[in-house]
Amino acid sequence: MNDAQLLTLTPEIKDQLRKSSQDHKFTHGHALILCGPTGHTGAARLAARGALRVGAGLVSVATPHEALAENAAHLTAIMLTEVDTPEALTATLMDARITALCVGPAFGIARAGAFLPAVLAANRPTVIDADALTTLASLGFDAVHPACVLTPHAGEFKRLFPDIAANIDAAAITGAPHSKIDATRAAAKRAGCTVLLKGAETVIASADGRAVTHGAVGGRAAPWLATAGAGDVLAGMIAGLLARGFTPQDAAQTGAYLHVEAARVVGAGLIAEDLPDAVPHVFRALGL
Ligand SMILES: NC(=O)C1=CN([C@@H]2O[C@H](COP(=O)(O)OP(=O)(O)OC[C@H]3O[C@@H](n4cnc5c(N)ncnc54)[C@H](OP(=O)(O)O)[C@@H]3O)[C@@H](O)[C@H]2O)[C@@H](O)CC1
Ligand SMILES: Nc1ncnc2c1ncn2[C@@H]1O[C@H](COP(=O)(O)OP(=O)(O)O)[C@@H](O)[C@H]1O
Repeated sequence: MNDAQLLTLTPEIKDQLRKSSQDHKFTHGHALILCGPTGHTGAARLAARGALRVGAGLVSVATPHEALAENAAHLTAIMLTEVDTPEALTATLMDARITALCVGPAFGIARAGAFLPAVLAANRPTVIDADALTTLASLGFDAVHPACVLTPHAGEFKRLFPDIAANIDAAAITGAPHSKIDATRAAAKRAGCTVLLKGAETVIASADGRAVTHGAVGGRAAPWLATAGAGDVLAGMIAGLLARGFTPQDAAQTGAYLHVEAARVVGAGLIAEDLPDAVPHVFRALGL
């Protein structure tokens, strides 16, 4: 079943991206980005900058004590909060003004195993990416809730949904009708939440069967996105949009669209750090 819509930004989504002069920062939510240990903190900062640039009112990096100084040396507008244990995370999340989470970028697989139950128990809109996806592959989907967005690349998708991924490979050989869209839909249904399968063709599907496909090809090609950390920025952008109150499907779709547009603004020579800083140019071009 390949009746997925092609992704465009609707006038309603553009309106939702705007900020009004009546707003204050808490109107646009607070995204909390979980950070890994010393020496592995860059990915969380990339995500945090993505979240702030798409308009989250506040963004904090939740860092282990050992990485406080490392993070502080790099961050200014983005805030820091010390979180060493899952219990400390649960205590931090007593603040209901934290409206979205992002877990996974360079977080560490063992660390993700320890923290994921507390993350999911918070029942907050949450992007689950990178190492947290690898952990989810062994943890299973029981605790995953509908406000989650899973953002696997093809390798992570294979780890999470090996049987569904095998169907795509089989289709390539036998010509059976099982596309990337079918696969993402099946994955979203199984996980019970929104799934965004990354790539030059990105597919976003929800558990209710909605699916949208976004081709960064032809006139919208963005091959320089094939660079380390580009996915971490996307995870942060989606978390920022979730923090602002976008639904999981809309946050994933809008994040994917803005991510490719930001890459197209920068063009050849793009590195992941450039993506968040290109977002204001994209917003200007969109007339926001
Ligand atoms: N600046 C930073 O701090 C950065 C930190 N990072 C952090 O590093 C951690 C590891 O994340 P990761 O994604 O690099 O590695 P991993 O989870 O082992 O999977 C890779 C394997 O999967 C496969 N594969 C298949 N299709 C694929 C595809 N489309 N895209 C990619 N891979 C694909 C492929 O296997 P192959 O197909 O070659 O057999 C490949 O060997 C994670 O925490 C992440 O956040 C990075 O984000 C970089 C910037
Ligand atoms: N050739 C390409 N054309 C368009 N987008 C791409 C291409 N290669 C990668 N991307 C995008 O770049 C991002 C890479 O994410 P990921 O593989 O998770 O990298 P990382 O883990 O290094 O951040 C994804 O959003 C993916 O859709």
